[in-house]
Amino acid sequence: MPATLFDKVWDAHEILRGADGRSLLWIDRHFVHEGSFHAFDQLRDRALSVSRPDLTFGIADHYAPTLPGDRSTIGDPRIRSMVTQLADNTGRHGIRLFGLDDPRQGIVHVVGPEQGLTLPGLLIVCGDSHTATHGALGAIAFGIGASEVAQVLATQTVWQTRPKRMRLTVTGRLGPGVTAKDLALTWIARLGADGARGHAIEYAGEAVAALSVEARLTLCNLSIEGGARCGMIAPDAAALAYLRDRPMGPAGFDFETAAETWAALKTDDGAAFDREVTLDGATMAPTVTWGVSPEEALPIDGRVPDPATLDTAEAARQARETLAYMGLTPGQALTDIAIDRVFIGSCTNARLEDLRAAAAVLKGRRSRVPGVVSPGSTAVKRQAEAEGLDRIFTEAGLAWHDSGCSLCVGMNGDRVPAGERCASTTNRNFKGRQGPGARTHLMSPPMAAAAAVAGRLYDVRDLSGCDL
Ligand SMILES: CC(C)[C@H](C(=O)O)[C@@H](O)C(=O)O
Ligand code: SF4
Repeated sequence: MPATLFDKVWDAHEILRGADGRSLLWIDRHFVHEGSFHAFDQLRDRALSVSRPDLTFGIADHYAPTLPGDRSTIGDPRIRSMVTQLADNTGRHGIRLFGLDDPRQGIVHVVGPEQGLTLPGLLIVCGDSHTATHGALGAIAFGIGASEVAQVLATQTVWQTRPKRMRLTVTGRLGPGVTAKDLALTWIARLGADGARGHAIEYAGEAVAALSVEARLTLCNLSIEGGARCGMIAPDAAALAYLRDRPMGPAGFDFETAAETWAALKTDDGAAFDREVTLDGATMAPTVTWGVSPEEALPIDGRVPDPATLDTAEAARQARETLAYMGLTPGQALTDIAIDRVFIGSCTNARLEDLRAAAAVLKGRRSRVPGVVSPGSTAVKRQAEAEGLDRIFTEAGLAWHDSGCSLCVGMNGDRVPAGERCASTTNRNFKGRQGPGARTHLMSPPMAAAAAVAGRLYDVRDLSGCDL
């Protein structure tokens, strides 16, 4: 029977199916970050050991100080204890750690693919909702809760409900200045923040096939913001080229053998999906969020909604509340929204291509607002410096930081001050996400760079001399 990519990978990992229909799954890779301490505490309380330390990888990211020079002396004792707890827990159980001084350190969802730990056909979990990122290489990857992290640590398996299958086909080609981030914000705006709830998405179609692997990682990263359990893309020639010669991936004969099996990892003709959605990539535009959910996104030439024109009283009340939090007026043109700062970073949009795209816009220009650029990994940082991207950012007036989650979530102490407005390449614009009272507008790296130059939300396609 024809099968989907998702079914092939799921079935290969199903150890048994319970009476309630749930599956016990084998886990190939388990990433843990500082937030996994709850699970390690559970293990300690029950005197359990880690079943497969060799398949578990610790990475310091959420609490990693990113101000250069800050790593050796973390001033805040709470933050220091989060970082040392991860080192203690991984050390005690013989788990490899990419700690603050390791050249492989970075944000977990950047590091996995970069190091070659994320491979087609694997089942990957992490106690983190953006684990779907890894699906860009044809893996099933999803976030799990603290007690599930403990279960995986102890048994290398986890019980899961099988999601429904949804194919999101994007026809046509994205235009100049339109990126994977815009594609993601567009589909989430159309379908809603819970539009894909209960589903595993397979992204397909001409526009997806034309994306670079790094752009596919961005697209899959945002799957959860549309409610999906995970997102995946069948590995193709671009994926194989990306996977070759990764530091911790298969090499030589092993790679060639693996590549042969990866070739079968695609949805068979005639395989059934529970849901099919088709969008036209050619009609998509650079897109920004105006509200406090990723679904509250519009093309950059749009206007902030006017609550008075909404269908129901409840929708109007909610919109008024959102506009009040965001400090916006009904019907305001998006390009009239002045910003106070910019953040280029996060597991969504801080890979090398993202930094290159932002730098291409900022080259020879000045940012009107302060801002931070935090590379997705220490390896990305080194490579960006070798290419001179750091100088483009600093000459534009932005700060060049070390790698970590930083202003995406503010756990390491990096914050947007209350009431300030930030153009951000991250994936969540919830109230207070970048700091209490902070206002976040999500967008792509070139759009964030254009906003920095203009001092307001701006269509990067209107900036002269940009090679998009
Ligand atoms: C803190 C962490 C568990 C959280 C997540 O689950 O995604 C964070 O990474 C986020 O992006 O909100
Ligand atoms: S960069 Fe942001 S979204 Fe990604 S793992 Fe860190 S906090 Fe979560």
